[in-house]
Amino acid sequence: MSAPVLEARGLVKLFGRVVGLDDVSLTVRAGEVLAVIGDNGAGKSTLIKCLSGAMVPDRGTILVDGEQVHFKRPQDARDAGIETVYQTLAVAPALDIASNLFLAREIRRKGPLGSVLRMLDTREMRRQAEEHVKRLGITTLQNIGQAVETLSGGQRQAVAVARAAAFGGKVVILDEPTAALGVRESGQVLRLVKDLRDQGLAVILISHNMPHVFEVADRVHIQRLGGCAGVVTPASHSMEDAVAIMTGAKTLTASAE
Ligand SMILES: Nc1ncnc2c1ncn2[C@@H]1O[C@H](COP(=O)(O)OP(=O)(O)OP(=O)(O)O)[C@@H](O)[C@H]1O
Repeated sequence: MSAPVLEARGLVKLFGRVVGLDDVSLTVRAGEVLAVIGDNGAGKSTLIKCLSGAMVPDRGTILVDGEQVHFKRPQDARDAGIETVYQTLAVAPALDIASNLFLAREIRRKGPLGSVLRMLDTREMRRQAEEHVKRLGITTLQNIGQAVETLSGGQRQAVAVARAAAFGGKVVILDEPTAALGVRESGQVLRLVKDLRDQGLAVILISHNMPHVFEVADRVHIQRLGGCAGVVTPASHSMEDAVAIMTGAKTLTASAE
């Protein structure tokens, strides 16, 4: 088995007297989908905020490729190759797909007469965006020049995911990517999650949707009351087992860590 690309050891996060995370450890490898499930308030958001640099844990360590890191802000995690797609997709509606993929990373060329004002190289960005979308196998984005506000929910999700996977990312964290989508669009997003995995990315998928989790996850990390109640695989446990562990109706003896 390959070494984890991202690892958390003993993360603790307290909010006054409320325990957000209680000694939580997690590993995810390249070419693997790790789902994180748990009831409301179980600590899923707190966990991904710590992994994505949006929150600093009170205790515990985070390692990327075996090296300890200290994320103080989201950019630190991005610089380490960890991209997070939140439910509130950070897309610019008025811009087209290509511009969204290159948001804050625009390609510029020299202006006329060697002017210091460097112009956006729209043609090059569109070319690269098209190539990238094709490489990821996203068939739902046909016209790279289409404004994002005219896209469906599933297509927008695909743009946000493509952006996360675009710039040398090693780990993509997806927060409830199918929550607002219909059956067909959810299917397309789940297909994309599998494609990212098959291309060697490590994917962390936070979801309340058990059928979606069991369709794509290689392992399932179960959060309960701030702690980790265990890690199962779809091969070793049924959806009903996972829910029973999540709610405390059942306890797990051997973890698929
Ligand atoms: N900023 C905060 N201030 C105080 N308490 C917080 C804060 N953020 C989270 N908590 C608490 O920490 C615990 C874990 O919350 P968290 O949002 O991580 O859970 P979750 O599993 O993501 O829940 P949900 O599925 O409802 O989004 C909860 O008890 C929550 O009330």
